[in-house]
Amino acid sequence: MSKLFVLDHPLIQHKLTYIRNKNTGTKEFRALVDEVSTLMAFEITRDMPLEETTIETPVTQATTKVISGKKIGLIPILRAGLGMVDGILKLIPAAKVGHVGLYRDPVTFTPTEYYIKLPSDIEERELIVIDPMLATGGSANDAIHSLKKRGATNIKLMCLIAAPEGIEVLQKEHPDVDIYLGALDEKLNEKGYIVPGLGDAGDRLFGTK
Ligand SMILES: O=P(O)(O)OC[C@H]1O[C@H](OP(=O)(O)OP(=O)(O)O)[C@H](O)[C@@H]1O
Ligand SMILES: O=c1cc[nH]c(=O)[nH]1
Ligand SMILES: [Mg+2]
Repeated sequence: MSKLFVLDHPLIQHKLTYIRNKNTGTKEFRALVDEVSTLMAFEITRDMPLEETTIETPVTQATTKVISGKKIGLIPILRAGLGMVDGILKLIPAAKVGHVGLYRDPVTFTPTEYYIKLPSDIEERELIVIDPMLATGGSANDAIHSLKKRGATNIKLMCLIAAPEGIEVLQKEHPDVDIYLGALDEKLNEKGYIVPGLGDAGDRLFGTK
């Protein structure tokens, strides 16, 4: 069974409240998603391996630590996942970025893949799939199947908000993929929106409504 982490750092929770608020406009929404993504990246990288190195400080020689060459790949699910990329790259600037384009049918909630472009060496990378919303789980499930089909073996999923329905699908289909959330909400409504959620993440990020 995969592990589920709800990142309950006060700054993440505080900023999520403003992200959820329907009166928060596009400019502020985008900035807040960016900030929360940076904070979540800080938490998600806690288990990165370190190795020792020897350097000269102005005072003496010292043996200190550096991250031991782990290769990261960020995989935003288009469109809304794009809003989280820059915030994560602030902390992991050398990460490569692959894109999976999926849209969800508004009636059946079935996802359709319309684009995929990945770094050539995904099998060697730790991949972080990013999407603000995990609702029915259909989109993240398909994206992760697509990555595995192309050789990915080491995958984490990072979402701002999830519904229990989506978590259940992901844990059943991908027990090897740990999930990192800003919040685990109550349920889905009849339109497949997360309750209380934040509405349509893509529309709010890009001002398309
Ligand atoms: O868990 P699910 O039920 O699959 O729903 C979640 C998906 O829905 C949204 O994308 P949407 O289809 O609205 O596309 P967009 O990002 O282009 O707006 C969201 O960004 C997720 O990708
Ligand atoms: O609540 C939801 C569910 C799916 N996609 C969104 O953008 N929001
Ligand atoms: Mg959308």
